[in-house]
Parts: sequence; structure tokens; C-alpha cells
Amino acid sequence: MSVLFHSSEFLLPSSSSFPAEHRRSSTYALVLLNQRLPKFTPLLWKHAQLRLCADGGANRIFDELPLLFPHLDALDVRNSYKPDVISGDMDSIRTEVLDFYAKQGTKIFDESEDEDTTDLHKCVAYILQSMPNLEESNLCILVAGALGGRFDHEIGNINVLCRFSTTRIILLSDDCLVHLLPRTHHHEIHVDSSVEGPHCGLIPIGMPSGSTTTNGLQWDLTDTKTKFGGLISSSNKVKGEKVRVLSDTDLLWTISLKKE
Ligand SMILES: Nc1ncnc2c1ncn2[C@@H]1O[C@H](COP(=O)(O)OP(=O)(O)OP(=O)(O)O)[C@@H](O)[C@H]1O
Ligand SMILES: Cc1ncc(C[n+]2csc(CCO)c2C)c(N)n1
Repeated sequence: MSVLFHSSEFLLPSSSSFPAEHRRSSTYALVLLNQRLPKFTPLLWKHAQLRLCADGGANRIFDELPLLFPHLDALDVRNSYKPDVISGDMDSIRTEVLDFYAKQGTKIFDESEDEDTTDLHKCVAYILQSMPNLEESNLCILVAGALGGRFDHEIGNINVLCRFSTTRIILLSDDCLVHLLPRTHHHEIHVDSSVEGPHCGLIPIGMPSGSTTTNGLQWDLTDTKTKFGGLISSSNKVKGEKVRVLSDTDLLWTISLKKE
């Protein structure tokens, strides 16, 4: 079984500030949801090659990005942060916002006929079909504003991780990040204590795990059974720079993010 490496280098200003042995050649796509934008959104934007807004996420960049740059003119900020795509059922985006970005050349996909999948699902599906030649392990989709807020949305966002379990997708808020650790691999997570930790969790999602083994946590698991309604690893802590995880079921990994 091969090892999948994970790191949060997208939270650092440039990959050169990241130890060479942990650097990955990721292609990032960024999806902005309809929640208060995390403060590090401009950094994610800079790292991303493709930027999408899910429906009302476009209102957030229109309204909130200028607030992150109070010394700059709001229109200048909007002109320099133009999303490549706006996709979704278009029931939350305001008309003035749609018109503004449509005039700037943003591609608009109205997918209101599909009422069974979320706007985030639609954005992930778009990214996968627009980058067909990219090796899946090199693509990493960053989702800003995915956690906190309405619980049905939050769970819907986690369900997208499960529906696209072979794609690297990282849900982000100002407080933490969440991603899936598929059972098909060993996992080695590089923890950069300048931006993340120490609080973390490992949560069996969808089904109980018959055996989970970890290394590098304050409360390590050793061939341990975990399940909802039984033991799950919440309020755990990372001890150092490296966490290893092996499990017979997919797990959610979550780690706290540091406030500047
Ligand atoms: N409060 C929230 N918490 C977490 N994610 C959210 C929240 N609000 C929106 N999102 C995410 O942003 C996406 C776009 O939001 P938007 O409000 O445009 O969706 P929507 O389909 O109009 O939602 P609904 O009709 O259920 O209110 C959603 O699909 C969801 O992934
Ligand atoms: C069982 C079931 N529950 C809820 C919805 C509604 N729904 C789910 S995703 C979505 C699109 C939101 O942008 C909508 C309206 C459904 N279709 N099926």
C-alpha cells in the first residue's frame, strides 16, 4: 500500500518557505462558498490556477474582499479578483454581482435544473471535467467557507468529500481544515506548527472502522475500532511535525488553524 503525503503548504506565502522534502507539485483549484470569507482567502487565490464561486460565493468576494484591503479602492480590488467561473443554481447571487463578473469575462453556468446536488458538488464536477489531463493526485481543491454556519450545508460539504473520495478536496474555515484520508493508502501528514495544530480529530465517516492505527498524536490509536455512537478521536493533539494514519475505512482528518 503506497503512502499519500498531506501538507498545508497552501497556507504559507510561498512554497519556498516550506521544507523541500515536504513540498508537493500540486495544482490548486479554489472554490469560494457563500459564507464569510476566511482571512487567508487572498493567499489561497494566489496559489490557485482555477478560481470558482459557488452561486452566492460570488457575493462574498464582491462584498468582502474589498474589506480585507481597506486601504485600496473597492473597485480596484474587485477588478483584480475576478473568478474564472461562477456555477450553481443561481438563487443566491445578486443580479448586480452576476452582471459585474459576466462583463469581466467570468464563465457563468446556471445549473438550476439540477436540484439534487449542491453548488459545491457542481463546482467540483466542473473542475474535474475542465482539467481532464491532470494526474488526480496532483490536483488539490481548496474550499473556502465550508465549515461553521448552517449544519445542513456543512454536512453537505462533507458529503462532497465522500462522493469524490479519490479527489483531494480540503474544506476550510478560519478555524480549521477537514479532508478525507481514503482507506486505500497509508497517510503521512506534515504539520506546520506556524499555521496549524495542535488540536485535531480523526472521525470514521459513513461506517465504523475495524482497525485504525496512528503515530504522532497525544492519544494514538493502535489497531483500534472507532465508530459514531462509540469511540471517535475528537479533542486529540498533534505532538510534532509528522502524523501517520492507517485505517480499514475512510476517515475524516481535521486540524485547527492558528489565528495570526
Ligand atoms: N452556512 C453555510 N455553511 C456552510 N456552507 C455553506 C453555508 N452557506 C452556503 N454554503 C455553501 O455555499 C454553497 C453556495 O451557497 P448558496 O447560499 O448560494 O447555496 P443555495 O443552494 O442557495 O443554498 P440554500 O438554497 O440551501 O439556502 C452551498 O452549496 C454550500 O456548499
Ligand atoms: C432528498 C432531497 N432532499 C433535499 C433536496 C434539495 N436539494 C438538495 S441539493 C439542492 C440544490 C441546492 O443548491 C437542493 C434544492 C433534494 N433534491 N432531495
